[in-house]
Amino acid sequence: MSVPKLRDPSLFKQGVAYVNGEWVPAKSGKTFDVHDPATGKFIGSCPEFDAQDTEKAIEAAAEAFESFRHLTGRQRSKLLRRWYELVMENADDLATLITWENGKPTADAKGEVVYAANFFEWFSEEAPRIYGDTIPSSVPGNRVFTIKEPVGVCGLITPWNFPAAMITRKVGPALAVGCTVVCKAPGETPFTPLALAELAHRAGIPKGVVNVITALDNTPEVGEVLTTHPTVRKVSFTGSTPVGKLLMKQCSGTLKKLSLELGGNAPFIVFDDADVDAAVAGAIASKFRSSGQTCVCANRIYVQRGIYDEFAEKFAAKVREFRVGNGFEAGVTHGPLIHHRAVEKVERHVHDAKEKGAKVVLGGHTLPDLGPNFFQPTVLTGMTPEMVMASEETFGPVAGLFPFDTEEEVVKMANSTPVGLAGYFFSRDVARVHRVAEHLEVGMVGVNTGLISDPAAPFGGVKESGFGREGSLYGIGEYQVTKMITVGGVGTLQR
Ligand SMILES: NC(=O)c1ccc[n+]([C@@H]2O[C@H](COP(=O)([O-])OP(=O)(O)OC[C@H]3O[C@@H](n4cnc5c(N)ncnc54)[C@H](O)[C@@H]3O)[C@@H](O)[C@H]2O)c1
Ligand SMILES: O=CCCC(=O)O
Repeated sequence: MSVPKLRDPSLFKQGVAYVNGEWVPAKSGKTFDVHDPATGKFIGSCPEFDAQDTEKAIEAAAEAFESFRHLTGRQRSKLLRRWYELVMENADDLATLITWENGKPTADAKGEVVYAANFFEWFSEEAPRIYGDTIPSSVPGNRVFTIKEPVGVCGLITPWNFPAAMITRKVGPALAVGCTVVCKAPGETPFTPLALAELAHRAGIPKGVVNVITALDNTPEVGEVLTTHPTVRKVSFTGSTPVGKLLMKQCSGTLKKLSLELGGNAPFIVFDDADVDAAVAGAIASKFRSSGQTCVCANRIYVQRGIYDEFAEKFAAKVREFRVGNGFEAGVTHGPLIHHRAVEKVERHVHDAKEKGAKVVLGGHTLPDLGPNFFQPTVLTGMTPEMVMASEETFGPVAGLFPFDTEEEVVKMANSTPVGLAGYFFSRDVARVHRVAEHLEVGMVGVNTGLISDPAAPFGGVKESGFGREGSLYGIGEYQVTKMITVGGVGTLQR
C-alpha cells in the first residue's frame, strides 16, 4: 500500500500544532511519531507539547475569550456553519486521514466525517437560541431573571476511536455559547484534529478561539496543566474510566466544571418475542462498528434461551461475510485494532472465555499476515457471568453470547456492572419495552436498534461511565453557567 494521497496536502500538518491562530512546534523541538495501525508504517511526526507549551495555549484561549464571548449568537453560528461546510467540502481528505491513522475502512471514515460535521451544523443552529428565564420573585417588588453565560476557557481531551467526531462533539457546543478551547488531540490520531484546526482557520474563526495541541509521552503532564490551571474553567474528557477518575481528582483543586464520557460495557438483550433477523442486524451493527472499538459497542449479548441457537447461527453467518483488511482496500468491511495493547486485551478476553468453557464458533485469533494489529471477528457461545468479558469492556471484535431465561434475571445481569453507558434490547412487547428501558441502569437505551448516536440526542452515561451529556440541547448547558439577576425595588405604578 503506497502512501495515501490527499487532494489538499496542506491539510496534513507535520511537526506543528495550532496555537493562537498559528502553526507552531513544541518549544523543546521534541516530536513523536505516529504509525499506521494497519501496516505499522510511519505516517508522520507531531510536536511533543509540555506544560509550558500548554500554558501558552491556555493564555491564547483566555485572551480570545474576552472578545469571542461578546459576539452575538448569530455571529458565532455563521462561523460554525462555515466550519461545517469546509469539513463537508474536505470530507474525502479527512476520511483518508482517519483511515490512515485510525484504521477504520474508508466508508466508515466518511461516515465519521459526516457525523463529526453534523455536530457543527447542529450547534450552529443552536447558537442564536440561547435563552434565559424570567422567574416570579417571592419578594414583592423584585424582578428575577437568569442569563446563560459561557463558562470560559475549556480544556478538551479526546480519544483515538473517533478522531474527528469526539472533538467536534465538544468544540461545537463550546463555540456556540461563546467559550474558547484548548483541545488535546489523541497521540495515536493527531492528524485529523490538526486538519480540523486548519479548516477552523480557513473558516475565519478568530485566533486563540480554537487551539489544538499534541502530545504522546507528555500526555499526563499536559493533562495535569489542563486540569489544574486556574484559567481553565471547564474540562470535558472522553476516554477510559481510570483516566477519567484521575482527571476528576486533578480538577478538584480548582473546582472546574467537568464532563466525563467514560468507558461502557453495553448489554444487548434479545428477548424471544423479538424479530430475530432485526435483532441480528442490530447486534452486528452495535458490536462490530469500528471493529468493536466504540464505547457504545455491545459488550455482552444476552439471548433468551428459546431463540438462542437460531440467533447464534444467523449472527455467525453474518460475521462470516465480513472482510478484514487494510481500510483503504475496496471491499474491506473491518480494519485493524488501534495498537498492540488493544490486540492483547482482546486475546486475553478470548483466552479467558475459552478456559472457562465458552465455544469459539468463529475466529479467535490474530491475523499476523494482514499486519501487526488485526484480530479475527470472533463469535463465542456458552458465555457465563464468571468470564472476564461479563465484567470488562473488550473494545474489540469479539461477540460473546450469554443465554438467559427470564426478564428479571437478564435485567439483573445487565445492571451488574459499575459502568452504565449504553444498553440495547429487542422486543415486540410494548409493556416490556417500557419496563426494561426504565430498569436498565444506563444513560442511553436503544430499543429495536443497535445504533443510537445522533447529534440531536443526548449522549452520556451513569455510574462509572461518567456524567454530563454531549450533543443535543443538553450538550449546550455543559458549557454554560446560569447567572441569576435580581432587580430590587421595582415596585408597582401608583394609580
Ligand atoms: N463515553 C464515551 O463517549 C467514550 C467515547 C470513546 C471512548 N470511550 C472510552 O475510552 C476508552 C478507549 O480509549 P483509550 O483506551 O485510549 O482511553 P484513554 O483514557 O487511555 O485515553 C483517552 C484520551 O485520554 C488521553 N489521556 C490518557 N491519559 C491521560 C492523562 N493522564 N491526562 C490527560 N489525558 C490523558 C489519551 O491521550 C487520549 O487522548 C474506552 O474505555 C472507551 O469506552 C468513551
Ligand atoms: O466511542 C464513543 C462514541 C461513539 C459514538 O458517538 O457513537
